[in-house]
Amino acid sequence: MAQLSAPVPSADAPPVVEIRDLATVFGKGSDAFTVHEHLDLTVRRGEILSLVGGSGTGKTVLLRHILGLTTPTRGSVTVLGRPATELGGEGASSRVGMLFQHGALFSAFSVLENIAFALRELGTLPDGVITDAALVKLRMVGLKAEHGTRMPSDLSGGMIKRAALARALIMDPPLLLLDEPTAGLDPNSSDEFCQLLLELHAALGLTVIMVTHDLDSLFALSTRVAVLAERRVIVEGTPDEVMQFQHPFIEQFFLGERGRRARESEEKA
Ligand SMILES: Nc1ncnc2c1ncn2[C@@H]1O[C@H](COP(=O)(O)OP(=O)(O)OP(=O)(O)O)[C@@H](O)[C@H]1O
Repeated sequence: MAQLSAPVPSADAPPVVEIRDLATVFGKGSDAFTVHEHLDLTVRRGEILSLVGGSGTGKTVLLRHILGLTTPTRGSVTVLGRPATELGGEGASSRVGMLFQHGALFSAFSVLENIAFALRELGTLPDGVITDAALVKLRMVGLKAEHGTRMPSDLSGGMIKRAALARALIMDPPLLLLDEPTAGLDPNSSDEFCQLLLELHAALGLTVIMVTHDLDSLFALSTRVAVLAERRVIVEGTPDEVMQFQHPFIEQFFLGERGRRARESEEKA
């Protein structure tokens, strides 16, 4: 299979996500715990931005802010020019698709019912149209119609990720959030899933933000990397630019043995 790579969008592509002077504080008084402070980040149309950082640096909380599930203590998070908190409820999945770390499919629903879920929730479309739309998305992620009738427990890890991706894309959102997209996949399935993400990114003109600890997928997918440490984005740039930045987390993350292997396989591709 030909290895694609995502083209880096121009610096003046319109912003899809804008985060300004964000602060997130949990708890109150002597229990107050600051996760983000003076955090700024802009993600432009067509980017695949990898968000990396040590455990507990607030990557998942940041995704939840972008999804509009949580309200920042201070500062602003806008998605497509509107406050992210306005995304909540109806219509949210037509603007932002979310792929959760373990797929998070509903175990009592078939694969096709899972994919169709947000469309059915709208309550405005006939059953036949909903099923056809879900089948289109099923094929788009490389699954066959026969997989649609299966229950999630009957799928392999790679198939679950694909089904969850189809569900995230059912409303054709321009922005896709991925939480550890390749976690739990073997190296082959992980490579295939990255390839699929690159193809869909190009075909659908998606903007993608992903949280990852996996250097192989980071190098395979990212047009840009943002590093969270010390409660803010300490550096952002291409993977090569970020790797030059002096910081203990970056050294350990990129320059360890895993980093060396990921860079070597990227150079060979
Ligand atoms: N609702 C909440 N109430 C209180 N503290 C919270 C809440 N949500 C997250 N936190 C805390 O905020 C910090 C950041 O959590 P978050 O899950 O965003 O980290 P992360 O960077 O995604 O970490 P990991 O890489 O380990 O998944 C953690 O210390 C977590 O315990």
